[in-house]
Amino acid sequence: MPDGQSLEFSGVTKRFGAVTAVSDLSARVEPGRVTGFLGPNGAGKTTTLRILLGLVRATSGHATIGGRRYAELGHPLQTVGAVLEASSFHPGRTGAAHLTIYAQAAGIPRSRVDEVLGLVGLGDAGGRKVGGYSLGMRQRLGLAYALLGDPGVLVLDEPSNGLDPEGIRWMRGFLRQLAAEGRTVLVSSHLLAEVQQTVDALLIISRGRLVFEGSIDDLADPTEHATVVDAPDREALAAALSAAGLPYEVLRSGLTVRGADPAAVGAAAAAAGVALSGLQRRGPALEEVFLDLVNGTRVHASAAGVSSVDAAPPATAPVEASPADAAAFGSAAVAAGVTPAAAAGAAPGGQADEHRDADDSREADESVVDAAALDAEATGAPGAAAALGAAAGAAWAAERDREDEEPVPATETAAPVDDVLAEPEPAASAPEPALEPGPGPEPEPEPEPSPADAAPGPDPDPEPSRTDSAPEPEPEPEPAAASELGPDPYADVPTVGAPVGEPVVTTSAGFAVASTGVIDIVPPAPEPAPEPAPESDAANEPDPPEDADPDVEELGAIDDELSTPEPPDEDDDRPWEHYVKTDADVEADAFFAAFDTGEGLSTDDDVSSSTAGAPSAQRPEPDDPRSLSERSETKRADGADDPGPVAERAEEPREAASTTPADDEHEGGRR
Ligand SMILES: Nc1ncnc2c1ncn2[C@@H]1O[C@H](COP(=O)(O)OP(=O)(O)OP(=O)(O)O)[C@@H](O)[C@H]1O
Repeated sequence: MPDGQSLEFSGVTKRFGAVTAVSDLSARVEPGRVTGFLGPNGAGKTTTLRILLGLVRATSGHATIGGRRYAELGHPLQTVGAVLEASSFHPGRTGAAHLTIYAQAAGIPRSRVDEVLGLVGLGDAGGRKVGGYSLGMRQRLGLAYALLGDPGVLVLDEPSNGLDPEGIRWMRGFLRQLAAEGRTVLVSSHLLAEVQQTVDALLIISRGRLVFEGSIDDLADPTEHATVVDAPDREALAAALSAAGLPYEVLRSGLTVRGADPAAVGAAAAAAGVALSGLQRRGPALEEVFLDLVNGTRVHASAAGVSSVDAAPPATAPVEASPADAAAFGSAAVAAGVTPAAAAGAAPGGQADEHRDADDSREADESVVDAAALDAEATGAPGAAAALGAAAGAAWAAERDREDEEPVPATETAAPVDDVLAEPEPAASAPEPALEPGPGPEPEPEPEPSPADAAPGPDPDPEPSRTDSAPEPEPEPEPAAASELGPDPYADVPTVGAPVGEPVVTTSAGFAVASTGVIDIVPPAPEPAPEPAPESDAANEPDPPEDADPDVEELGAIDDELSTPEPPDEDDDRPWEHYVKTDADVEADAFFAAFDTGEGLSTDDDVSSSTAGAPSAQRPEPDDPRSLSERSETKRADGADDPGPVAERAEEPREAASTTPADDEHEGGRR
């Protein structure tokens, strides 16, 4: 069983121009538990995870996995499995083909592909093209990818998005099982209700700052509890509470008495001879606490450096009657001459109706049970629990405001393929014109590069709002050869898919397969596109690495598999050939074509010489120094149709490779 590792964030800050996405974040994530990483949209969750996974360089501070930064991991895919996007797959390829390529790149046996497909419930769908997958199936495929290396650490960004209630329940159980095996499981979400029943620990951030670290039990203020009580004769009950000096509010589910425990409330009812139909302790409304924290109207001690991360065991259903509560209820019920079961049938009094609407929103947190449910609890049945299924429809596509993109060095503008591949299918009725090869439009003159990121100064706006008026656009740097750029500012980004000591797979197109699910395509060299290799052309098949794992299929075998024509669609998904291809699809095709033909494949143990595309990353397109995605951006600027998410979602570059040693600035050269 793989060992879980502690994750540590130490003073992590990340600025994108004027936007501070993450601000001095320090936190720890322990193995053997599921940790929820919560925050509203734009809080900085994804950026934090990207920093952890070496996809984004922190402005200051660092994040480690088992004490090492991602770049220092010897076997990344076997250490950390991560899913940051749900749709990072090529629609024209099968789920199994994707995993096979990733497994190939990481030296993982092919047999593991079927294993993980089975683990995530895609055993029967692995042979289908991803274009025909539902969103939930893509989520599962992402999880399968994360599990490929059997890692001890799982980092999952909003894994429940797109899952139906059954899928959510499955995912919840699956994550808990992984944690029970000793793995570290970090799961981001913007919905507390979505993770409430799954997580043992919580990190909550707002505007890039940590506002809570601890367990769900720590989140709730124990002094904020209330008791919900009801009776067939509500008027009598209300009078009894008033007589006992217990102020109450009338809710749909009964009368709520804040700050009083069920024993006191039950005693007051018993003293007045009022028969009860329900008596329940209600925990604080966690959603309210969560919102208060992220809105800044509540401050928790853990955010001030008092860590309570070790505090509590897994949180269970938020509200359960304690034995004492049940006893109190019992005595009150007996005193009132009714049994819980009999009381359960009592209809709520008319008073409730006038409060029904105003009270609806509270119901989710109340978990009020009636006498029958209380009875069930006494026999061990679980109490009422918030339905995570309610979260199923709550996923929404976060539309990110990327106007403040920081300038991207010209040599690092290759579009992340996972973003490229995530591009939604264009409408068939509006086909995008094929991108003409050769020279593109003239690049617009660009101002001098901003030194802001290279030498971060004082934060001009430590807590910017996403709705702030757009700052002045950052100037684009001049295109420059790598040698002119000086020290690689992203030197701490790993040579993904090329851990030290493992074979490196490269293609002529130049790519890097990240163990984080990211494939970076580097624009191909200006040679003509390779002809499809004749099936019998053994010369085109690369030699397998000498020290290849005998259980790992040879490259040629994989090539054969991948070049075998896809079987006729088992489902109704459109044949790939009928897709209207966007620029992104063309890039993706070029990438995968290298696997089909085998021409682009080579193995190389020498990281420095292969570096997954570093040299070709600097090779210009003929007569156009920009990549396809850059040209797409220009196309949009020119008013062309449908630039696609390449332009919209171009983020900080995910570096294909670095030939320089990992940046040891923070770690003191542990390698
Ligand atoms: N490459 C980038 N360039 C400019 N700003 C960015 C970039 N990436 C993230 N940001 C900004 O950083 C902030 C945090 O974004 P991030 O994606 O980390 O938030 P999040 O918590 O994951 O949000 P969500 O829940 O919506 O996914 C946002 O204001 C976002 O606009």
